[in-house]
Amino acid sequence: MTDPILEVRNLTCERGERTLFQGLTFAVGEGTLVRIAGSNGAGKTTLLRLMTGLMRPVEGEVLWRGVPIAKAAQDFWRELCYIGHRNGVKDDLSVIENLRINARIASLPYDEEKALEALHAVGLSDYVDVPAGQLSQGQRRRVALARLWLSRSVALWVLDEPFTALDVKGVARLADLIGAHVKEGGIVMLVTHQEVPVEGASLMVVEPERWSPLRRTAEERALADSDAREAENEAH
Ligand SMILES: Nc1ncnc2c1ncn2[C@@H]1O[C@H](COP(=O)(O)OP(=O)(O)OP(=O)(O)O)[C@@H](O)[C@H]1O
Repeated sequence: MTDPILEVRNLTCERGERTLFQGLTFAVGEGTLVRIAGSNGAGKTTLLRLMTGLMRPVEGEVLWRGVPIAKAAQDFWRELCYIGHRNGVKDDLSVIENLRINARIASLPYDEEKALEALHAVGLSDYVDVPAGQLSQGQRRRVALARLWLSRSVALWVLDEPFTALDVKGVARLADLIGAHVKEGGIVMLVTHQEVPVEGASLMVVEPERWSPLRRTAEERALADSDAREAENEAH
């Protein structure tokens, strides 16, 4: 692996009464696709939110280019494109206005022609001036994802289930874009329940469940069981 750009150190997260994971640690170099995998409720979205600084861990830290993200603040956010479940799409703005305002918020240069190309890529050419509130869920998702076509210069993409609500063509186009971003040295971290159809990328899989204290207890129990069996065998 190249030198890590993104590091997760000893992360512990609690939600409600539960410790979702503890001691979660991994490091990511440039040009890597990181898939966060696991069952419903395992803490995948929570991990993404910790990675973006939207949530704080109970213990541990996330470092971007060697600096804790809370400290790096603007320097980190400038290099981050986060698309969560809620999409961040404004209903009262048209499709193209959504792209314009997102570029401004992300301090990205805005180019109308590129924005139209992005909308073409996500199959929304016929909806440029339609208020986002009049779109279907899948179309709203596409408005959010169109931001990615305008974020090629942004190093880190954090995406929560980006393929959900896309049709086959949409999935293929997005997978190509993600593949291109990773090949250019970007880092894409995403939650998905499916295999990521991206070829030739350096792939890392992170499963928050592996760091769950409940799972450890189960492993410890299995160990204790095998110790008990050995002791029983010796006794006979
Ligand atoms: N606002 C909240 N307050 C308390 N607990 C929460 C909150 N949001 C989520 N949780 C709990 O945290 C756990 C992890 O939720 P999270 O959304 O990170 O899981 P996930 O792995 O992304 O699940 P899914 O695959 O279903 O989207 C769940 O068990 C959930 O009950």
